[in-house]
Amino acid sequence: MARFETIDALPADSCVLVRLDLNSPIEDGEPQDNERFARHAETVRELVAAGHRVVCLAHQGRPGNDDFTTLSGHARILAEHVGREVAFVPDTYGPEAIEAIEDVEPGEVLLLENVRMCEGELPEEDPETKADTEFVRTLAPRFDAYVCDAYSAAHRSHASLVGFPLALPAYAGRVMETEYEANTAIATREFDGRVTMVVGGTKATDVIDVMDALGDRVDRFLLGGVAGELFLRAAGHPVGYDLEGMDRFDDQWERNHGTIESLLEEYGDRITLAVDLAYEDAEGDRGEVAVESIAEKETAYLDVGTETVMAYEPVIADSEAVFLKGALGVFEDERFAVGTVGVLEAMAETDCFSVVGGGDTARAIRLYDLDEDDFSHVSIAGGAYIRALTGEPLAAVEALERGRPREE
Ligand SMILES: Nc1ncnc2c1ncn2[C@@H]1O[C@H](COP(=O)(O)OP(=O)(O)O)[C@@H](O)[C@H]1O
Ligand SMILES: O=C(OP(=O)(O)O)[C@H](O)COP(=O)(O)O
Repeated sequence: MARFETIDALPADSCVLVRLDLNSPIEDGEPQDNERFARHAETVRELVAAGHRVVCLAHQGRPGNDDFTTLSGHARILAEHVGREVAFVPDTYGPEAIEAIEDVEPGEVLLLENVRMCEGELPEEDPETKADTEFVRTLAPRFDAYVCDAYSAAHRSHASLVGFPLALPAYAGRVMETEYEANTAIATREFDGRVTMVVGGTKATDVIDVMDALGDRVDRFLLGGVAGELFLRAAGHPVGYDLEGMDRFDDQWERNHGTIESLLEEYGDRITLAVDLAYEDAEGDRGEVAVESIAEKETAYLDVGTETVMAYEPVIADSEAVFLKGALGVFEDERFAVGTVGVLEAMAETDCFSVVGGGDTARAIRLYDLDEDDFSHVSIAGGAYIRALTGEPLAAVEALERGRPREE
């Protein structure tokens, strides 16, 4: 159990500073609606219903990147999810922001400007340094309490995540609370039966980190995605072909093949690789090929094949706990969603403890009309999910524990 306090303990009629993670894909300059808004809206709604004054802080992108932009569009989307007005002020701790904060009435919501536009938020530093920034010293006295709901950014030691908990009584919001409980389970909980990890996605290092940290606690790793193809290559199969203009495989192979080969050797009896793969044939349809019959590296494979899904299903059905990290194929294209959807359906059908996470993977659940309630937990976190799975501490969670309000 976490050693932080939750919003259940928030004193009545508080003026609260709430850190959300609304970091979203940006298209044509506009944030795209996604699960993060829906989840955080639940925390905001609850705070509003309790009559608190709610001021939200969040980030978008990083300075220098294309997706670094204002949060005015985020306020509109958040308002739709909360079901009430969310005011926006294009300032974080200057006079305009302070005035807007002072105007917030009980039950009202205000979103401040992208916190990464404000000096002091970046870079990552220790909590004491962050608590001593002008940003935190200016804003904290305006509030009664700080609520951290930004689990998916909790691995960052930034001022809005680790500074405020030292300056104000700190509480976890509902997203923080539920993500923490579910994602920490594999690192801390003992399961009676088989623990299975389905690992895919695009980043070999995520898979390597998970295997390094959990190799002894996981009974079976089922592989797919780009990472799975890199393991197939280590097993001697000529797969992992980069389409022109793409650099998904060769670069990662160069940097990681030594580690992948030794993981395969060390945990080989626990690792199950795809037996067939899918590709786009000359007519633009889905074609499938047995891995054993691939003789040359000349085709880009975009999904695991049907035989592979059939081999993975009974392993999942027979597990006590299943954790999914990353997609098994390019599920955004329906032709190559068979692996990801097949595994998700197998997880949904069992009564086991099931957690889905990793960047974009949660999106597949909505895209293919699966029911989120059929899973124990669907994480909206990427990097923080991986760190939690591997037992690495999260800076913002540690800060929440330190900032827990004490009995007088
Ligand atoms: N064989 C593949 N080739 C190219 N992309 C793939 C392949 N398999 C999975 N992907 C991509 O991986 C992405 C899923 O990654 P995600 O679940 O966010 O994990 P990660 O954080 O590792 O990228 C999807 O967008 C999907 O299109
Ligand atoms: O989207 C996020 O992380 P994720 O891409 O690992 O899910 C968080 O908002 C952290 O953002 P950052 O990786 O720019 O610090």
